[in-house]
Amino acid sequence: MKILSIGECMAEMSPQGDVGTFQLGFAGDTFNTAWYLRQFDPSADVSFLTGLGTDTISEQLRNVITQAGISDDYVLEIPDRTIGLYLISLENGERSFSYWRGQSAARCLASDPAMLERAINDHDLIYFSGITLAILDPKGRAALLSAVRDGRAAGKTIAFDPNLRPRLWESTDTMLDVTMAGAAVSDIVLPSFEDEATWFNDADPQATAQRYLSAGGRTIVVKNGADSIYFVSPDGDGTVRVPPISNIVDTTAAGDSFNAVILSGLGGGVPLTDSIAAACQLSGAVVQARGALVPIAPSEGTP
Ligand SMILES: O=C(O)C(=O)C[C@H](O)[C@H](O)CO
Repeated sequence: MKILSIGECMAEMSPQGDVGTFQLGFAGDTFNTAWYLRQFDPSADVSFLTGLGTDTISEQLRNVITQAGISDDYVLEIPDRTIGLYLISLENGERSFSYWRGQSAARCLASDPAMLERAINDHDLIYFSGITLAILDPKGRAALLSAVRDGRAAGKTIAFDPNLRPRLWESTDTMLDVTMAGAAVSDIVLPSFEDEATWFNDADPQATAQRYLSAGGRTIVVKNGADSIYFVSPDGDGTVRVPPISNIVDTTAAGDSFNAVILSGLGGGVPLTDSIAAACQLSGAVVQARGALVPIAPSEGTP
């Protein structure tokens, strides 16, 4: 199964032990998932579609992409732009983000519809997120949604994480509308209940799943922090308990790493409950280290 992940990767400043000390890395939700896909399954065939500049930091990021074994065949070069930057702030292990990404090259990732179409045609599973949609202008959003819709009609499997980030959107209403439009072109939706409850007023994870099913999704897995995960698929619904973690230092990329294991399982025909259990194991390891991309020993990531 060839997987295409579409979105933005930024320079990441991740706080280290001493106040004022940061580690420079690279991260962004859909890239994190691509990276964890390769960590979890080193034979995974993964491409990342984004926009990069041609400056030194863009070149460094391109090297990170290719050194992770992720194809950069669908990276668009935007010579007069560079990559975005974000900084992680931590409070008791829970993260929040500050961004400098208003003019990032990734904002142009949907500016070549023919390239989008080629990329989608060349893969079996297409993954994108609410952040991917948020960084695009209305024309880019329409181009991406239309390319993904066509891909689905042609038999591609589409996976979407709403990843609600209100600060990236021009208004809450636009965020809610475009998020539902993203779900409407997707087979698999991977939301996080806390965000969904805040912005869509869902009473419980079942309500979140029902809303995305009604939009057109077929399999919905509702992440819920340390609480049980609710899923619904064509084979039925259920909950999976999340093993307790005592040493949470940074929750950045917990959901992204979780998604990677779910996507990986789709190719191998792994039962969804087994994939969810393995996804919890990987995200449980990720939150015990700082930064988005945490190298994981194979035994921590395999079911
Ligand atoms: O918030 C974003 O846009 C990011 O991609 C930063 C983080 O890596 C990501 O949110 C973690 O899920």
